[in-house]
Amino acid sequence: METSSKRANRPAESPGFPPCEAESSDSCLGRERIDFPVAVVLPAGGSGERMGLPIPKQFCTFLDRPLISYTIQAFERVPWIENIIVVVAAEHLDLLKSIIHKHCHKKTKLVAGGPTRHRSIFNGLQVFVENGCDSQLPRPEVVIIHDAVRPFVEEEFLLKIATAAKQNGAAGAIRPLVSTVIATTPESYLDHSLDRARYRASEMPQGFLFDTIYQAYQQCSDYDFEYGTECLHLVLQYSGINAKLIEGPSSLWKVTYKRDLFAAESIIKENLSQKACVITGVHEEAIHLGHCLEKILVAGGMKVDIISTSCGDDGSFAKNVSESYNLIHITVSTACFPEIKHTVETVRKTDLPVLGPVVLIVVHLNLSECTSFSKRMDELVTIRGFAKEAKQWNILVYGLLLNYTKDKQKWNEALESFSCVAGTLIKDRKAALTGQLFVV
Ligand SMILES: Nc1ccn([C@@H]2O[C@H](COP(=O)(O)OP(=O)(O)OP(=O)(O)O)[C@@H](O)[C@H]2O)c(=O)n1
Ligand SMILES: O=P(O)(O)OC[C@@H](O)[C@@H](O)[C@@H](O)CO
Repeated sequence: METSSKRANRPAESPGFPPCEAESSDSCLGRERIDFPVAVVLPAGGSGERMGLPIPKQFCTFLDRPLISYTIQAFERVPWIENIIVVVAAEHLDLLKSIIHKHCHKKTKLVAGGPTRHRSIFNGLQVFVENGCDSQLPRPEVVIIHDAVRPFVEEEFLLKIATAAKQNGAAGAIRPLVSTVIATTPESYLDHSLDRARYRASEMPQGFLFDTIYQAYQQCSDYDFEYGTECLHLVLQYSGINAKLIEGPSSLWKVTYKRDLFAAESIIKENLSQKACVITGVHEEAIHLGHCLEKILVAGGMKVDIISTSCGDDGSFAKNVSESYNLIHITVSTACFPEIKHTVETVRKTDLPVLGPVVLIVVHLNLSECTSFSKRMDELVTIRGFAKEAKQWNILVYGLLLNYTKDKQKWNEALESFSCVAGTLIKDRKAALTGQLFVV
């Protein structure tokens, strides 16, 4: 099934990884160096037995998004990858179609998998071979094969694998072994141990000249199909190609056990929390607060953009908003909702909420000593209804009341507490706390 994104311009940023600095339509890493067609096959037809959950691990969700969607997004954001073949069990084809639709994935084609990983991969490759049907995809020169349960893959490493596959016929990712490999006797005694320095763990992605891997699969034995786990072995055995091995980053690991789900979720949250955009409006005190907040957040490791207006010049405002999953909108008037609504509408026009929940912290800087607390609370608690509406667009809105004081020490303490609350809301992205008003 062909799908296309509802929105043409997907932001470069991905929850899997922040954009590489130079990433844009014409200066991407690979544009200058990949001048041959590349496609991807994502085997996702397994049942995830070792995960021990009722649903296959590739459909487990983080922040309301399935694991497989993060992997697809990691590839679709790479401009020199033309087609992404996702191979799932026949009974999950409809589920995957709904995921692709909900998250506006593009460049994808779905194929039914097989009873083993190798059979699933071969089914994926056959999509490119003449079968006379009108939805024939052009045969790539290089095909990347990547387990769908390895969501953290970056363009830079994909470029290395694709280039090495083009030059050598095959290339694969490797990582140092964490544990020593030993051979056991039939009675489960130690037979011998391998010299760990001489061995590596074979990971994904792997890349191949399409004809090389396809011909290997055409020749491989039923035993290989049933019990094999290594595509690099197939091309060595059946095509005589020695794959080039490239050490990859530790983020290439495969989600296999339940602990891997927790690790993947915390990495996704961390990647979403790296950058914030502070919107101050034009009031002097709000601008000053914005710069104080910027200092504290930057000291805590975040990148921070500050923009002074949320209305008026929509061009730069929209650009800054579309580059961050975390917005801190500072207001000094309780009648600030037209501004806040404008911020939410601007976020909605981007693809960010499709890829991950966007956090919007509405900060009310209370400068007046005289307004009664109850009046202020009435005005501010209206955030609850507003947040409920925004949540349906995957925008998590929180309220934060900050009372200004001339007492320097108390003000600094309030600022520290404010940035701690804002940092926690950004890091945890708890949907259950949306619409709440935090008083600092
Ligand atoms: N018949 C199969 C079996 C596995 N895979 C895919 O191959 C990748 C790596 O396999 P693995 O981690 O073993 O996944 P499962 O087979 O689902 O896990 P388990 O062995 O725990 O059942 C996964 O993306 C998995 O969905 C596949 O496409 N078709
Ligand atoms: O063996 P499993 O089916 O768990 O996963 C497949 C892995 O073996 C494979 O991804 C790498 O070893 C590289 O071939």
